Amino acid sequence: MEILRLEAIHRTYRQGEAALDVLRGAEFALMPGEAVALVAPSGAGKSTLLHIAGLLERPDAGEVIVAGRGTSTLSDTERTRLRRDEIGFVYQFHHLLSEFSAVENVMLPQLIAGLDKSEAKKRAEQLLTWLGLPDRGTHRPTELSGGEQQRVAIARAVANAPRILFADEPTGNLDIVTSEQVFEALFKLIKATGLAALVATHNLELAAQMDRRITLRDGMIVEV
Ligand SMILES: Nc1ncnc2c1ncn2[C@@H]1O[C@H](COP(=O)(O)OP(=O)(O)OP(=O)(O)O)[C@@H](O)[C@H]1O
Repeated sequence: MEILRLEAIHRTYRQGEAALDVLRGAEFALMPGEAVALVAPSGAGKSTLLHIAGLLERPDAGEVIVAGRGTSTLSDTERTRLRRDEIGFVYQFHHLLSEFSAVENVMLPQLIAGLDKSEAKKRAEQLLTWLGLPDRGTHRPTELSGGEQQRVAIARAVANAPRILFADEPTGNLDIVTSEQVFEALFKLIKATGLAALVATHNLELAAQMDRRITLRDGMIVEV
């Protein structure tokens, strides 16, 4: 069964008299273990879609179903809890906390979720090893390369074992070789854990390596 389903999602931005219909009945389903690329021109609504699918924003109409659960009737608190349990986010910029080491950055969401400190540390070290950073755990973000920072950000995003990962231009800030390394690490993680990922990217070569590619056309999602 799919881990994420979008049904007839509508989203309109209004500014004074003007109305911009960014999403007009978008439909989509994501299966566990699937890596899907979202490739669309700037302004097509990729970030809007990820924020709605990731329960950060509500659509004007339509339903986001996460792990079989409809979310439109949930309270903000319930949506936050579901997001915390099931969803991870990676952005173009890593947003790691500079005063903490890589391991500590990956431990933090686990500690917030109530995990025991030694358990959180064990998991953080395991994730960093999976992502190819076995010897960078004690480094602070400024002591890591751009690609290493993004891999730590991915480890942090999946620290609480979410079943869905959303990434918005995760390699937008990196050179080609580094982008490939980050993607390789991400793929490995997806295949090892059964995580489902929806990744917005302008990088067509990386998109070509993913299981499926979708785009936004006139506010609808279409397979390419
Ligand atoms: N809060 C907002 N208020 C008004 N308009 C908005 C708002 N957020 C986004 N938009 C507009 O909606 C459209 C879609 O924006 P969105 O950020 O989703 O596009 P995108 O595909 O992610 O673009 P990019 O690739 O440049 O990041 C754009 O035209 C944008 O200007």
